[in-house]
Parts: sequence; C-alpha cells; structure tokens
Amino acid sequence: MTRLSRDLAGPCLAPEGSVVAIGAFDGLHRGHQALLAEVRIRAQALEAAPAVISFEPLPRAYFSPEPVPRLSGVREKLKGFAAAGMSHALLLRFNEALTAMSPEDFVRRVLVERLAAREVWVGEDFRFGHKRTGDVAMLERLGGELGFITRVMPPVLLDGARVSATRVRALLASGEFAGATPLLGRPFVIEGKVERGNQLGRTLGFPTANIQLRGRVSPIGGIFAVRVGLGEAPCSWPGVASLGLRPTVNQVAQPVLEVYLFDFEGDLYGRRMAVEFVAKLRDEQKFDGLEALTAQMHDDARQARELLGMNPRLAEA
Ligand SMILES: Cc1cc2nc3c(=O)[nH]c(=O)nc-3n(C[C@H](O)[C@H](O)[C@H](O)COP(=O)(O)O)c2cc1C
Ligand SMILES: Nc1ncnc2c1ncn2[C@@H]1O[C@H](COP(=O)(O)OP(=O)(O)OP(=O)(O)O)[C@@H](O)[C@H]1O
Repeated sequence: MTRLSRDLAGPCLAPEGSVVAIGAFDGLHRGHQALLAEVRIRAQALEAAPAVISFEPLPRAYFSPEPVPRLSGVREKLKGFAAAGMSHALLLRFNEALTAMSPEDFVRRVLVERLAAREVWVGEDFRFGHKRTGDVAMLERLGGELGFITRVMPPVLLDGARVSATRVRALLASGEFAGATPLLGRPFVIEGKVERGNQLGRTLGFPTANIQLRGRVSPIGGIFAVRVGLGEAPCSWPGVASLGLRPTVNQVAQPVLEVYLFDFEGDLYGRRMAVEFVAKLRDEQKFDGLEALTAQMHDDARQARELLGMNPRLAEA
C-alpha cells in the first residue's frame, strides 16, 4: 500500500528516513520505472521508506497556455507508484505557492522536514524550485549540508535517444502505438468507468461503452482498433473505438472515448474498463448524415477486425 499525502506542510511522513525520487512521472515510462526500481533497492538496503514526490497538475500543463496532453490520469499514476513498491507518495499541488518556493526552501521543507530524505534520486536534467533555478549541483550541495546524498540516474535510452514522456506523446499522436510500447514498457491504455451515452449508438447498430475523459487531455484522437479489458482482466476483447467530439450528432464539448466491443452482449454501465490502442484507422470526421456515418462505421469495424486478426468471415458486411 502506498500512503498518499497532498500537503506541503505537516508531520514527517517517514521518521525512519526515506529514499526519494522526484518528478512529474506522466506515463511511468521505462526511464521512470528504472528510477523507481533504484529507489526501492536503495530503500531496502538502508531500511528506509521508498518514497516519490510528484506534482498535480503536471508542471508542464500549469505553465502552458495550451491544453497539454497527458499519458496517464492521477489514478493510474498512483497505481503505478504502488506497483513500483513506493510506500509513500507526496503528490504536491502544483500552484502559485509551490512555484514561488526557492530551491533551498523546497529541499528543507519537503525533502528534509517532510520526508527525512537520506538519498534523493533524480535524472541528470532535473530542475526544481522557483524558475527552475535548482539543479543537481545545488541538490548535491544542500544534501551535503543537510544530511542526504544525491544520486543521479543515468539516462535510460532507446534507439540512442532518451526515453521521455514527451517522446511517447509524440509517437502516440502520430498513431505509432507499436513504437510507443517499448518506451512505456507496456501498450498505451486509457482506463475509466463506463457511463451512459445518449443511446443513439445502439439504433445505429453500434452500441458503445462510453468513458468521459473529463479535464484530462488525451494525447490521441480519431478512430482506432482496440483491445479491451473489463475490470481487472487483461486487455483481450477486440473492438473499435472513437475518441473525439463526435461532430456529426450531439457534438460534445469534452472528448469522449466510445468503444464498440465486437460480438459482446451485456450491460457495461458502471464497470471499469481499460482500452488498449492497437492501431489508428483514421481521423474523426463530420458526416452529412447518419447514413454516411453508419456506412463509415461498418468499414471501420471491418478494418479493425482484420487488423486484430479476427476471422474475416465474421467481418461486417
Ligand atoms: C467506430 C466508430 C467511428 C466513429 N466515427 C465518428 C466520426 O467520424 N464522426 C462522428 O461525428 N462520430 C463518430 N463516431 C461517434 C458516433 O457518432 C457515436 O457513437 C454515436 O453518436 C452514438 O453516441 P452515443 O453512444 O452517445 O449514443 C464513431 C463511433 C464509432 C464507434
Ligand atoms: N529516460 C530517463 N532516464 C533516467 N531518468 C529519467 C528518464 N526520464 C525521466 N527521468 C527522471 O525521472 C524523473 C521524473 O521525470 P519527469 O516525469 O519529470 O520527466 P520526463 O519523463 O522526461 O517528462 P517530460 O518529457 O514531460 O519532460 C526525473 O527525475 C527525471 O530526470
């Protein structure tokens, strides 16, 4: 179990001392996983608590005037910290107060007072504090004064370039799901709870399970071949999905993920669903009417079945 804390101030979370990683950790890709694996190993060796400090909203999103796509929701991020064996997650609110903090203050108040850090693990490009003025050298100096060691994780590379959340987002945006998988260490998945749509889909012959993305900005949009996992089951049920504003009928303001599961009968409302993206079929389009939209959906379904290796004899007419 990971203990979650959200506040900058408060009692020391790990009086026995901690080994800490710091970062945005969007997507928990292979670079992040390697960093957290080191934290876990060192914490065990020092009999200290393995801990992670992260920020919400993501710093990049806080500073950007444009919406910034993210790879994982907060819930998935916390699940990832638990899976990586972190006993504490300090998920700080990235706001004016935090961005105004000097690097020295951050180190004293958060690393030392809140987490009793004995080792702090970061990547070599790590920056922190007001206007990103803190760096690894400063962390090393302050650690020398305040009693913790700074460890710098060598960059995890793939095909000669550093693995980063930015790189994963770019691959996904261009529909290169197979290319993103080795960077993430798993396929790209969006999870959520199935909600009621306006039930037009079933009259078109395509009942869909809908997931609202709420404020979360998706790194992808369009029509996709997918595999779905219901509840905690692995993603194996084939389907076709649309992620967008559905401009043809009942356009929505926030993108919605709609999945049509092949050869499925049953009620999915209220269930948790994980959608693994296998291939992009096309961009979303505004059609002249329902007939044109439905014809295209049949073609999407046929293509998706083929891509997912399903029996072509079962393909849509
Ligand atoms: C495979 C597939 C492709 C779709 N493509 C489009 C599209 O290109 N343009 C669009 O406006 N809506 C598209 N949609 C969304 C449909 O308009 C939507 O499913 C329908 O309005 C039913 O909505 P409901 O589930 O809220 O009843 C697509 C849906 C699916 C399942
Ligand atoms: N490929 C990597 N190898 C080693 N450490 C990494 C790697 N990527 C990130 N880190 C480290 O993991 C921590 C969290 O990374 P963070 O999420 O802030 O960066 P990122 O994945 O590069 O994201 P972005 O691309 O959005 O900047 C930081 O300390 C960072 O330096």
